[in-house]
Amino acid sequence: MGKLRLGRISYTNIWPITYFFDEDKFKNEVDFIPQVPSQLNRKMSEGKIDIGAISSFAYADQAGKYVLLPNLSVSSYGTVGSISLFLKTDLNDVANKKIALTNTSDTSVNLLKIILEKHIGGKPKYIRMAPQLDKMMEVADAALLIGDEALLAGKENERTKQYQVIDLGCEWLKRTNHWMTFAVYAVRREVLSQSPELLYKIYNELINSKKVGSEKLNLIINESISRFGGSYDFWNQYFSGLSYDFSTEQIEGLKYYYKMAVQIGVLEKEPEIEVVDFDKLMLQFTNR
Ligand SMILES: C=C(O[C@@H]1C=C(C(=O)O)C=C[C@H]1O)C(=O)O
Repeated sequence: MGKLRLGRISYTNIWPITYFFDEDKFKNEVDFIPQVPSQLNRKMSEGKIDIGAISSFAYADQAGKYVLLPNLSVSSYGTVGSISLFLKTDLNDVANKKIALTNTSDTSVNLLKIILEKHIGGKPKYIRMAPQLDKMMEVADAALLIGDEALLAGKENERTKQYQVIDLGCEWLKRTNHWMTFAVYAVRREVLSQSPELLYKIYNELINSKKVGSEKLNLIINESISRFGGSYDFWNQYFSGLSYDFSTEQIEGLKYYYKMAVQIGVLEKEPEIEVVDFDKLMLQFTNR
């Protein structure tokens, strides 16, 4: 087998997992592919990426093809800060109007559909667009942005107060009392048998990078300030509002999201949440 191809979300939200990942250690074995989530999802489904972060929706959509890596996700219990619906009027009103959806997301796009269609009973028209708030608002009554585009547009909107803003993590918590998992780490099933040792090495590096990331969050915050501006408190609050774990409560929230996604018809069937058991995998590997 050639090099493994590892996808990395090109948004700041993932830095607490990836910032201290030592790519040099893997330069002969791994190609790194930074992309927005929807591109990662597509490339993984086309077999052009083997492992990495994808939208949690994409895992369900490709049911059975991938297995999840333990203890890694991008999740929140309430406010996310970067999954934002900008609105010209209030939520109940736009629920039957026209909504522009960023073409970089798959999880949040369907989360918004669940909230609008299932919880509010609306039936809006959707249009998928590049994430440019001005252009989106020229043709729609509300616009969904995620990641850095949501952060930057949010910052600008703080100044202009042009639109109402709804944080979808907050809205989801209010309506369901659940956690929401936006991204998961997945691996194509065949990699488990083809490259178990390399997979384990990558996994350990990710877990180590996440540990150092939480210990040295100040360095990640400083890098965010120098790239995007904003205050230390702003970034500290942003990263502290995100959870990078994948335990019982995140999994429960995700299962509920999948259930709702099936109910509104955007997902065919609720997937089984299958997580790699590295102890078992390494035992099989050393025994063969
Ligand atoms: C928290 C975020 O979650 C992201 C949202 C995703 C989606 O909607 O498909 C995918 C990956 C996550 O990185 C964000 O983009 O700000």
